[in-house]
Amino acid sequence: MLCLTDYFRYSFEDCQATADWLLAQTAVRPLVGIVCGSGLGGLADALKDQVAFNYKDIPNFPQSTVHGHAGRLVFGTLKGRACVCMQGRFHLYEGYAIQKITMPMRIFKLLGVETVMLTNAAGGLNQDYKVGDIMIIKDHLNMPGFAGNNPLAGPNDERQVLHKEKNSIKCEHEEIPHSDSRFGVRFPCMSDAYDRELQQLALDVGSELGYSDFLREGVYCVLGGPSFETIAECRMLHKLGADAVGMSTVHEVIVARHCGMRVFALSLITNKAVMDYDSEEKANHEEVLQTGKQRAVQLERLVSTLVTRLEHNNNYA
Ligand SMILES: O=P(O)(O)O[C@@H]1C[C@H](O)[C@@H](CO)O1
Ligand code: HPA
Repeated sequence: MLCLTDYFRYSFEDCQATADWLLAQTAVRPLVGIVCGSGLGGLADALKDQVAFNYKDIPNFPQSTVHGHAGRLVFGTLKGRACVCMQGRFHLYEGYAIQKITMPMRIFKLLGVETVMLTNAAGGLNQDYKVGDIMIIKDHLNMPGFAGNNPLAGPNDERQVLHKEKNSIKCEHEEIPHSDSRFGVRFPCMSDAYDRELQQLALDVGSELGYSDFLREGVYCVLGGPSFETIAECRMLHKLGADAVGMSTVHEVIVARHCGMRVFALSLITNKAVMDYDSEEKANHEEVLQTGKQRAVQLERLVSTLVTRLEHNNNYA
């Protein structure tokens, strides 16, 4: 019997067709996949030798509908390292099914990406945070997930993929190929969702670049949006342990981890979440985009330096 999520999901073959189409159009073979958050699309412009596709021209791809999300998939190199960059992402509040907004992560995987770097704009709940701070995400609270809206809900494609060269188990007389389900296991672990080595590397790189004063580590909480939070909601999320609140990223992280990619994620604190009934402040998208512009250079430098370090470290290559 078909369930509702079947109608929104992309099969392995759908994803493979999209990845094959892209691979046929470009010689770039990216090991790093980057997702640009609201107003942070400038990161994609930093790529050299670009081959770019509008989402509307890519078979099966959803379309960006939000101001500040250009809707282009850009292949190129960042300091010599082959990357693919989503200049614009998809959100639940655009009306897309959760399986649809996360489909690009599976395309990344099929393109050969091993490390995913995600950025987003977020409201600061932690009272020590300032607008313009960059938070390295160390963990998340998945609010839509608590209500059952998880991108992995629905049938898991259990057909086996045999990896003949990679991860094969060596026996005395023969080599047994390691097998995996198509994208990943039914019940993936999320306690190690955000790669700890990459978090440390980002702290080190941030310190070298002189960014320590505005570099933070914290917990990101995703909500469905598009309405911003009430004061009571912000207070509750803060009490629950969230340092920043936003409307994206977590679903992508879950799908990226499900298919075995390493994940690193950053939030730019674009506004302070309103926690006080006496406050005159009101969250708004224009402020989010404006803060993105103001911190664009540092964010770009942090990500591109990190990407370079991946290349130089055999653990990550
Ligand atoms: O794509 P991200 O998470 O960066 O976008 C945030 C959340 C909303 O889409 C928007 C609100 O201003 O920015
Ligand atoms: O305050 C916020 N709340 C939710 N999402 C956001 N994205 C940027 N700022 C915010």
